[in-house]
Amino acid sequence: MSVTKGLEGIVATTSSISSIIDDTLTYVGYDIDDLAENATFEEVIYLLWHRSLPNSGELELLTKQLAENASLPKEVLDHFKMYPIEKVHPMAALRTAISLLGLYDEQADDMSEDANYRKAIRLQAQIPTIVTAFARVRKGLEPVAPRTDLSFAANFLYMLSGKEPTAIEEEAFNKALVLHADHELNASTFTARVAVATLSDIYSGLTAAISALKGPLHGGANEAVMKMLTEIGTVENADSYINGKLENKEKIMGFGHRVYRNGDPRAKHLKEMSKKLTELTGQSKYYDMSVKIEDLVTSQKNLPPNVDFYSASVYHSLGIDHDLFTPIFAVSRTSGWLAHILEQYENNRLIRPRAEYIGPGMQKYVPVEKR
Ligand SMILES: CC(=O)SCCNC(=O)CCNC(=O)[C@H](O)C(C)(C)COP(=O)(O)OP(=O)(O)OC[C@H]1O[C@@H](n2cnc3c(N)ncnc32)[C@H](O)[C@@H]1OP(=O)(O)O
Ligand SMILES: O=C([O-])CC(=O)C(=O)O
Repeated sequence: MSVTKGLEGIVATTSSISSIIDDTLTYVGYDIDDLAENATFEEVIYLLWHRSLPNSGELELLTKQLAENASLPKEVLDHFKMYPIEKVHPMAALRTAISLLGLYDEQADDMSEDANYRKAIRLQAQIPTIVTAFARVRKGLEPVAPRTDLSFAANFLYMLSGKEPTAIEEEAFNKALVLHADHELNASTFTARVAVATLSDIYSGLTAAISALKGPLHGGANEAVMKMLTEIGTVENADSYINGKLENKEKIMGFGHRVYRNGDPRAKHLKEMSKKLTELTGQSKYYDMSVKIEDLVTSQKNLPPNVDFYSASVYHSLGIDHDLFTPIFAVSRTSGWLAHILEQYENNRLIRPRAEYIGPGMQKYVPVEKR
């Protein structure tokens, strides 16, 4: 047996959802640069789930279905109040809430294609409500009910703050959602596919995916980037902070990637937004610090920033609490997870690799009193 640590380079499935070839990311053949500039997140959800862009009727129907399904069962909202709410990380709360939602869905174990599609709509619609309601309840605020007349992006920001976002805030958030929606067989998507390849239900797949996204080597990196920016504090401090970390062989969050070698194509869009939004909100120091860090890490380690690096200053300048950055990633990636879960069900085979055993050789059982 030969072992490929971290499954690097192993092709584990075929998929028609997204691809990364020669550092170019496409969703169903559409370049991410094209989608980031032009598409709404609702269009991207449809694209990932149906493998074609919607016509206006199809888009209208999906938008309506998402709006109509955004409310949560009262039991899920009440449950938040039972958590040790000041201490709970919102990703842990989200992981639990998605699992809990499954308990209130009578179709949770209905594996028909129609029922699974209806569940996908419900989950995509409800996840922003969960994240924003939790964010408010923990501050002693009432959740804000979703509105049917706002876009997915605007509705999220509205439910979070209680205020309608400005056009530029909505545009930036929509772009961030589009950029995070899918990414081939990343760790959380692979996790979702492994879970549902046992023919377990969608809620189990999504709960597993959220668990995998939470870690700082994956989605959790965006919050870790913000922690680093906060610790550095000023552009002048960046040199010594970064050099100190690199000398200690510590990783710089938001840099490096398993698949991209010459840079993550999503990062430039987030960098541009970070510049615009930090200037607009009088917080340019976060952009300037980020650029300085990028210069240091690329020149010394030849590691370009990934999607998580500039998304941190983008979300910060939208006034979002730092521990909500990874849940926001999950809100967007749910569209990709669900596409992959449905694709896995369509052409399923149990996912079960092997391990090379490196433990002791054959041993003989010895009764406890003789050990
Ligand atoms: C949405 C996303 O998930 S994007 C990724 C988000 N994660 C991060 O930003 C965390 C920081 N980055 C990393 O930890 C890694 O680059 C990963 C996890 C993204 C990719 O990891 P891998 O492909 O397994 O690379 P691995 O961790 O083995 O690193 C290879 C080498 O590059 C170095 N390296 C990789 N990333 C970094 C980094 N961010 N800072 C400093 N050095 C790094 C490693 O120390 C290692 O060096 P060595 O060969 O001298 O030991
Ligand atoms: O693909 C990966 O390994 C991680 C990543 O960038 C993502 O999930 O967006």
